[in-house]
Amino acid sequence: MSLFPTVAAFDAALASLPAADAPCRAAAGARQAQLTKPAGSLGRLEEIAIFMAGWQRRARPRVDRGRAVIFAGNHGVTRYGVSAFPPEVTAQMVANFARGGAAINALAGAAGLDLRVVPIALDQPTADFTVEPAMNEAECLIALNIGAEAVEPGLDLLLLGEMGIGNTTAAAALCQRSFGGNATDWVGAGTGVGGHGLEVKREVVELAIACHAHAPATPFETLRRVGGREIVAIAGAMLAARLHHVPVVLDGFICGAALAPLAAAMPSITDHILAGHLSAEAAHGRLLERLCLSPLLDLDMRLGEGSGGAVAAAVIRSALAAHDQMATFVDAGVSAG
Ligand SMILES: Cc1cc2ncn([C@H]3O[C@H](COP(=O)(O)O)[C@@H](O)[C@H]3O)c2cc1C
Ligand SMILES: O=C(O)c1cccnc1
Repeated sequence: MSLFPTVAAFDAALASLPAADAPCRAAAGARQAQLTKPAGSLGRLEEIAIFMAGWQRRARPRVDRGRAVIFAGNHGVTRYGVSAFPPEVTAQMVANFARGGAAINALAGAAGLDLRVVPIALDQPTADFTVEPAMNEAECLIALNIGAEAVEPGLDLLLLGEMGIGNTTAAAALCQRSFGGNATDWVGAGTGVGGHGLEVKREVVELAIACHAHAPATPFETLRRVGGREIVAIAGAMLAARLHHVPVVLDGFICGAALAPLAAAMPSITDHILAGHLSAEAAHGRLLERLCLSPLLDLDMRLGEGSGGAVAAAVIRSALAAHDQMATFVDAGVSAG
């Protein structure tokens, strides 16, 4: 039985989001106050430990079962030349992931995350969303459920990532439909388009917004009309993770854009989510502000695949190591301030 058999089931899940466990958060906060350091001196590492405690419902959270899931999909709008690379690269990179040769293989390994790659109908690019919805309702529901199925209850941490040539264009359209503004606010270089290519990309996004302007502004319709299969799967995985109390770390602009339609309708959807990093993609900072998320890292990365989130997962591990392994003032016989 799929988690989201109907659009109504998806809407209902978004409307009744579980909260973090308050006693576990309080216990983790109390422990942080007793560890041998000046209060607050581990900065965001302390917040991360408390965040993880609340979602894992454990005063001493851990990352024994950490998973990275990379969804891949193809995009009809690549016909306009919106990417610096051809659409074949999506499937070629999926093969590279399988051989272990991509950045995410190395970085997920370094962060101790189990890596799963989920290609979705790569031989069926989404429709050209400047003239019609990218997906029909059934296709969009299938992608949502593929995302949801990648999330097992009991995971300690879920990293979400994507591969899909052309998907920064879909991401920009999702942001604009969710948060307003114009294409200049949301369109960036992606894989490295500039000059005339960038103008074309902006025009494609403006055409998409105009084409769907009269459609209902619901999360499902926005995902279906201007999203892509891998992006919709990320949205489904984020919502499933929330239902299973699995904390999520996000990668860059595209992952954040998958969250945008959900957050525009239900801002508290971001409560179980950490933004792994600030991508060098121009609009990512603006998007994170709208999502009320503050990135853990800023390393000038703009790759995707989950790469920035994987580096952040290593930071999350550090936060939990300090939380779990440090002595308290009493145990160590250190005078408290
Ligand atoms: C070799 C290669 C590996 C990648 N890994 C992630 N992306 C990134 O680039 C794409 C988005 O940029 P655009 O919208 O400009 O196509 C996505 O696949 C994203 O994950 C890659 C792109 C390339 C070329
Ligand atoms: O921020 C990202 O995730 C990103 C930026 C450019 C290209 N691909 C991905």
